Amino acid sequence: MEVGFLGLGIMGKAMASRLLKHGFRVTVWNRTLSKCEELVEQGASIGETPALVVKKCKYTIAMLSDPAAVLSVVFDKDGVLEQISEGKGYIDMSTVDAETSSKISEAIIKKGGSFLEAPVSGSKKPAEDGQLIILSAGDKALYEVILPVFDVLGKKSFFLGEVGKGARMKLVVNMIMGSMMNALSEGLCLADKSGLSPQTLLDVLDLGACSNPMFKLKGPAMIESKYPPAFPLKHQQKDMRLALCLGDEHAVSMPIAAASNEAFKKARSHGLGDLDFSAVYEIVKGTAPSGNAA
Ligand SMILES: NC(=O)C1=CN([C@@H]2O[C@H](COP(=O)(O)OP(=O)(O)OC[C@H]3O[C@@H](n4cnc5c(N)ncnc54)[C@H](OP(=O)(O)O)[C@@H]3O)[C@@H](O)[C@H]2O)C=CC1
Ligand SMILES: O=CC(=O)O
Repeated sequence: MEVGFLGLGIMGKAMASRLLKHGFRVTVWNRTLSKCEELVEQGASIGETPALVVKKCKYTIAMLSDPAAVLSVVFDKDGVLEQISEGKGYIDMSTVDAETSSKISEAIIKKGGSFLEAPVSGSKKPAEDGQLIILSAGDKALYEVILPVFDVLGKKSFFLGEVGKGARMKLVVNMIMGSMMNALSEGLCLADKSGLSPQTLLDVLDLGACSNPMFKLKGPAMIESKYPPAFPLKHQQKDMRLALCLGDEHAVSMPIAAASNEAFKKARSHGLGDLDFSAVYEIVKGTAPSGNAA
C-alpha cells in the first residue's frame, strides 16, 4: 500500500519511518522540506506540496502541530483540498478540537473524498515502537481500509463513531495527563522542600495505587532537570486550552485543569514551550529562567 505522510515532526518522523520499515511505500511532505531527507534515506519519496502528495497517493495521513497547521495544510494554496477526490482518503492524526476536524471532514467529503480523524495517545517512544493508542472517528469504511497501517503504528485502535469523538476523547485524555504532570511536579517539589528524597517519593508512588508509566518515565529526568522534548510543552498547553474550551461548551467546571493550564502557559512565557511538557516542574519549583514565549 502507498501512503502519503504530511508532517515530519517528532511524531510524524517516527510514524513514517515505522511505515517504511514495515514495507509501506511512503511519500512524505514537511513544511520545512529539508526534514524529508532523513526519510528519503530510509526509502521514502518526496511530494513537494500537500496537493502533490494527495495526487500521488490514495491515502494520506497528516500529523501536524495544531488547528492552525491542519487547516492551512488542507485549505491553503497547494493544499490537500486541491487534489482530494472520489476514492481518496485523508486521515488526520494530529491533536485538534472537534470543530476543526469537522470543518476538514465536511470539505473533504464535499469533494468526494473520505475522512477519518485519528489522534493518538502515546509519545515519541511509543510511536517508534508501534505502541500508540489510536482514537479514530469518521468514515468507518476508511477505518477498515487503513487498519493495516494502524496495526503497524499502534497497539490498539478504537473506532469511536462520528467525526469529533476521536478529537474529544484525545482532549479529555490529555487534560487528565496535563493535570497529573502538575500534581507530580507539586509532589516532587513538596517532598524536596520538606526534607524528603524526591527519588524515594517516586519509588513509593511506583509501588502503590498511583503507579503509572508516565511518572516512572518522566520522574527521574525531572529530578535531574532534564527535559528532552518527547511531547513538547507548547502542544500540551494547546491540548489543555482546547479541553477547557470543550469544558466551557458543556458547562463542565474543571478547576484543576484550569490551574494546570496556567502553569503550562507560564512555562511557555518563560521560553520552555519547546522542552518536554514535564518542564512545567521548573515553574512549580520557581526555577524557570526568564525567556521568550514558545
Ligand atoms: N509528541 C508527542 O508526544 C505527541 C504529540 N501528539 C500530537 O501530534 C501532533 C504533532 O506533534 P509533534 O510531532 O510532537 O509536533 P512537532 O512540533 O514536533 O511537529 C509539528 C509538525 O507540524 C508542522 N507544522 C507546524 N505548523 C505548520 C503549518 N502552519 N503548516 C504546515 N506544517 C506545520 C511542523 O513543520 P516544520 O517542521 O516545518 O516546523 C512539523 O512537521 C500535535 O498535534 C501533538 O499535539 C500526540 C501524541 C503524542
Ligand atoms: O499527546 C501526548 C501523549 O503523550 O499522548
